[in-house]
Amino acid sequence: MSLVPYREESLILDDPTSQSLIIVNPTSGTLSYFRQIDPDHLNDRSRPPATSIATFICPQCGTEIDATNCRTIPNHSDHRRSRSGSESISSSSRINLPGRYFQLLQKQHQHTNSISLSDTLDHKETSSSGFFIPPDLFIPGYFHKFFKTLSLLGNGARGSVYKVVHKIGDTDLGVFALKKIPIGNDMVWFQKCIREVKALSALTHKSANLITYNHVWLEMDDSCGLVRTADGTSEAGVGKIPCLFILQQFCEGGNLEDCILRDVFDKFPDLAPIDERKQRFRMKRKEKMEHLGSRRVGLNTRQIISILRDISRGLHELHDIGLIHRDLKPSNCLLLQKFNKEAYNSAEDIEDCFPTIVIGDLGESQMEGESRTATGATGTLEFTAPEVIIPGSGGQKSLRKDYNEYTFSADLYSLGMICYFIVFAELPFQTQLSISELKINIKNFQFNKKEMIEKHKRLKLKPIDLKIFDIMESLLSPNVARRPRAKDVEKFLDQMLLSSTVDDDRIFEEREEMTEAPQESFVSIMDADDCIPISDYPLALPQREEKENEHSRETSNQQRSIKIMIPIFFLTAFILNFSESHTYLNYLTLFLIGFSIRGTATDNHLILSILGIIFLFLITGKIYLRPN
Ligand SMILES: Nc1ncnc2c1ncn2[C@@H]1O[C@H](COP(=O)(O)OP(=O)(O)OP(=O)(O)O)[C@@H](O)[C@H]1O
Repeated sequence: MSLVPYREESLILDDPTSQSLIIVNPTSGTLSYFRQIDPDHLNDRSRPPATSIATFICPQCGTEIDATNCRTIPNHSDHRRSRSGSESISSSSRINLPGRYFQLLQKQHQHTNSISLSDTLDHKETSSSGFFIPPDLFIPGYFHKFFKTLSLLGNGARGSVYKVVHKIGDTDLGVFALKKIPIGNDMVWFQKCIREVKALSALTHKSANLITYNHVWLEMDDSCGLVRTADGTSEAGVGKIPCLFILQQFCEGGNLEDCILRDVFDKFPDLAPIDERKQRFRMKRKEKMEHLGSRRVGLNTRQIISILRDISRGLHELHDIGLIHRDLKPSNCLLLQKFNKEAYNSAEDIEDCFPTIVIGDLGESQMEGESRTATGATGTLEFTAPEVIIPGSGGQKSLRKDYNEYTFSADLYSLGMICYFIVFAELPFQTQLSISELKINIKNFQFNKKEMIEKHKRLKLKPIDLKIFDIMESLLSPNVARRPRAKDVEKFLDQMLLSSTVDDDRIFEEREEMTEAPQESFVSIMDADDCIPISDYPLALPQREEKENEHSRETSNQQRSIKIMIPIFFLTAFILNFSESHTYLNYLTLFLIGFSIRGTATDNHLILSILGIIFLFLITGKIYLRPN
């Protein structure tokens, strides 16, 4: 038995023989009992080894003991953030609630409800309302008993997302995002909405780049979201209908679309909250004073790589379990921490240059090989791969199967479009197009790398590694077979990160100022001995690029030599024609000139040309200086 001081002046009594411990809190006079969990059940990578104190859980509700005295064991993302030092740890992980926690809470609540008279009345109300959903699937009062709404985070096509705090009595236990989807009496709609939860339940471990789902339940609630009166109080009783509640990890940094437009490119400054506008104004004034007024906007190379790598990791995990996301777009990519421009731009550590991104909203996802429903519904058009777009305006249904099934490659195309968006803060399509025009534009879209590099320079964005354009080109290829797999993109980006340094941005800037093929030296960096050869990746774009450069260099050299050689050739033929002596010198000259014309673009062929000209002079000298 050991005695260890714990937080708030409490003590831990540890008994290794019974694999249990008791926390004694003399101030509140409470005793809490924890039992050690079976090490075989530790399939969660984020958990510490079985000997750690964090492997003790409450046998009743499954809550883990707080191992680090107010802090839980940091997972991948917390770890990244703590090094940047910019934010405190995520609110939802303040208490490490295990997967079963909310289910146990729900069971407990249902049990209490069944013996509570008022709640029974509620229950009757539900069952008498004639909805198709069996009444025992509803958990009346669960939301209002255990959650408090803090704000509306956003509205999607299916429902609204709220920032909520989970509370028991007066104790706040963490902040979560809660998606509320009105179901009404529509069974098909219900089945569709529940897909999101089913999809994520296929994941057996906690993923660093996929949103974590905590709980899902059905409850009667207001159909029209959070309604507030002028004095800020909630308006009740707008008509209750069955709603699906999906509780998930709260992502403090919001979505990638807003972050890129608002925080990175300073677009729509008028929509920003007043405090933010004031701060921006102060920053701009400071920049002006420091003569930094013309500072370039956009993300730097490491930030772009960090974003793409997080998304491709998430995709890789989804694809590994056979799931196709189908609606990958910036507003479905969520930032675990707020993007603080100054702090992240100046981060020395590569891992700290952008907040961790998780992929959310699996509402459109499907299993690979599963037939898509032929309703014409796709994800968001601009991010949809051309091969899965159903022609037409989307209104009429065709009897003919004029669409392709979704594949993993369709998700990779969406990743390419996300890459385009984070680089340029816009999409390659005009904004005012009708649906059918947009579909045509998407089908005809061809990524032209050269034009995009020009565009990037013209917009005076922060210099970036030109390999980013190679990645975009292959991901946005209309040819499905040419698109790399998520795993390949992840590997390739890992490699790029390994070989990139903080100084790279300066190097790219200098290179951009030089007009001559700037990417060549980067290719040589990637080909260095300590790197994995690019040929190991299916995304071996730089090699192809190098070959193309070599080929064009060769062609232009040949053209130049032909231009020089043609007049010399005619001159030789003319002289030979009038020469009476057909010496070996004449023939040697012809041979050398001919050889240099058909020769490859090497320095040797220049030497041969010069030799040819010398011989030519010798012959002419021989002819004209010949004694009669
Ligand atoms: N877990 C979360 N944490 C923080 N904010 C979130 C979370 N989930 C969603 N949001 C915010 O709520 C918004 C709406 O999310 P939702 O998934 O319902 O719709 P969407 O993806 O924006 O649109 P659509 O439904 O058309 O695909 C998001 O854009 C995001 O800003």
